[in-house]
Amino acid sequence: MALVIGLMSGTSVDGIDAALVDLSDATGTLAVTLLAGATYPYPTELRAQILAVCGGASLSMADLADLDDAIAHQFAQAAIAIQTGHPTAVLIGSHGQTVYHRPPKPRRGEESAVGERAPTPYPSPLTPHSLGYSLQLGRGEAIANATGITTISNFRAADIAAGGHGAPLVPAVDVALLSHPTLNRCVQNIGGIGNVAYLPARGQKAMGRWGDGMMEQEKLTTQNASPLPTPYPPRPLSPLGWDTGPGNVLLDLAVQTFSNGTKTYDKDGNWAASGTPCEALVDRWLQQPFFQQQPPKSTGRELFGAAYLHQCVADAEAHSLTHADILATLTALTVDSIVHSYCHFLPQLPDQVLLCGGGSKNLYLKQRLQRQLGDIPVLTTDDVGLNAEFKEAIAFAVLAYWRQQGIPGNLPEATGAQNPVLLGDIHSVYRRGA
Ligand SMILES: Nc1ncnc2c1ncn2[C@@H]1O[C@H](COP(=O)(O)OP(=O)(O)OP(=O)(O)O)[C@@H](O)[C@H]1O
Ligand SMILES: CC(=O)N[C@H]1[C@@H]2OC[C@@H](O2)[C@@H](O)[C@@H]1O[C@H](C)C(=O)O
Repeated sequence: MALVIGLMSGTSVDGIDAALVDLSDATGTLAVTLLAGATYPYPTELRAQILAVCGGASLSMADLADLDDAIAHQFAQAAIAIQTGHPTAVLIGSHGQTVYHRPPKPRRGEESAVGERAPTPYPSPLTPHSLGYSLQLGRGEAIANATGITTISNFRAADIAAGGHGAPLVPAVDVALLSHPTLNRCVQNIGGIGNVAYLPARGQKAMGRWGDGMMEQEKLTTQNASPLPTPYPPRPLSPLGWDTGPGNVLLDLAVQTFSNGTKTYDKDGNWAASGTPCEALVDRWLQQPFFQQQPPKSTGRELFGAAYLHQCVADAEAHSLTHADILATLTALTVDSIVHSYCHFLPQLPDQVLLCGGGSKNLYLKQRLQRQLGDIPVLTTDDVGLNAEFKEAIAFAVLAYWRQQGIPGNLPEATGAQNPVLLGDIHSVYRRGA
């Protein structure tokens, strides 16, 4: 058993999620008990700075260094606070704060869209300029020093160096914690950005990785009497994952704009629920390249940010939509982009969808998702015993534990990396005489 802290701040930049967990794998099966979970909001000024940088504001090297350490300080404080009333943790896994994310460039001839075969994740030699880049601030050395606890950080870099997107990483942990013996599950995170982990039932034989030619046409029939179209193209029966597109990021930006800064998000989706979505606009937006692109794929505020929202609002105004209608339409984009990707990129539709992340509390969004998925039950990970609010923080505790044990943490089917790699840089703490 090991007490480990996971720290995460996501694309919503709403604060640092901290989870103190008890990890054990004595029986060869990973078991996680959440002892404490809390969100520590960023100071207003720091959050504004982070959002400005995410939005493309330029920064001097000196300011970058200050921002890095201001974030590290907040993460260290979160790690100290979450241990209150508990024994000291032995390890911290700190994701840090993403301020920039650039997916790898598809190599020539490897671009693919809906209906085409996805590129193999084992491509020919990589050229440096084709690699992705992802920057998380809040340096691990400073967190280790401030807490006195060995800290693992910079989780995305090794996967990116191996040709991957460096994201999404959590699906690997979902496989370990949420796979079901007989049910095919989708775990759908709806944070700032949405991402999915597809977990085939453990009883089904894994068929290998993307593009190895093993397709099972007969598996295409959905097990549910669902009105959804049959997914195409067929895929091997292995776990998968990808970013589905915007989660709450466009909604949050729109709410801030429409409320003149008095609101940061639409609680329970009530404002959106008072409007009507423009289905024609959603269908048009879904034709955009990101939604059509085959996995592996990742995205961030670089694509789905203020400029993107600006275009959406301009499109909506051309349809004379009210603010409430625009929020309803953006909610529909989030939901329909999720369903669209299941229909096109999964080997078969899931038997269950488990939601997590802040968007799982948006009742209006959840209702539409349930309607679009027909008789596929939409639950939350809470319903199966894994805290939906702190799941990402828990995942970084697990990834840190795996790194320390020398276990690769990435799922190449989800990130597109050439091979499994050890994720994260270890910052040990030297104790005199220890
Ligand atoms: N009660 C609620 N009703 C509606 N939306 C909510 C509610 N609670 C949280 N949210 C939404 O969830 C967002 C935060 O979600 P979360 O903390 O999962 O994002 P994140 O971890 O920053 O993002 P990512 O997973 O992309 O890294 C808020 O910005 C808000 O839009
Ligand atoms: C670069 C980056 O921080 N990506 C986040 C973001 O937020 C959701 C989605 O985009 C996901 O790919 C990823 O986070 C989660 C924790 C992941 O890696 O699984």
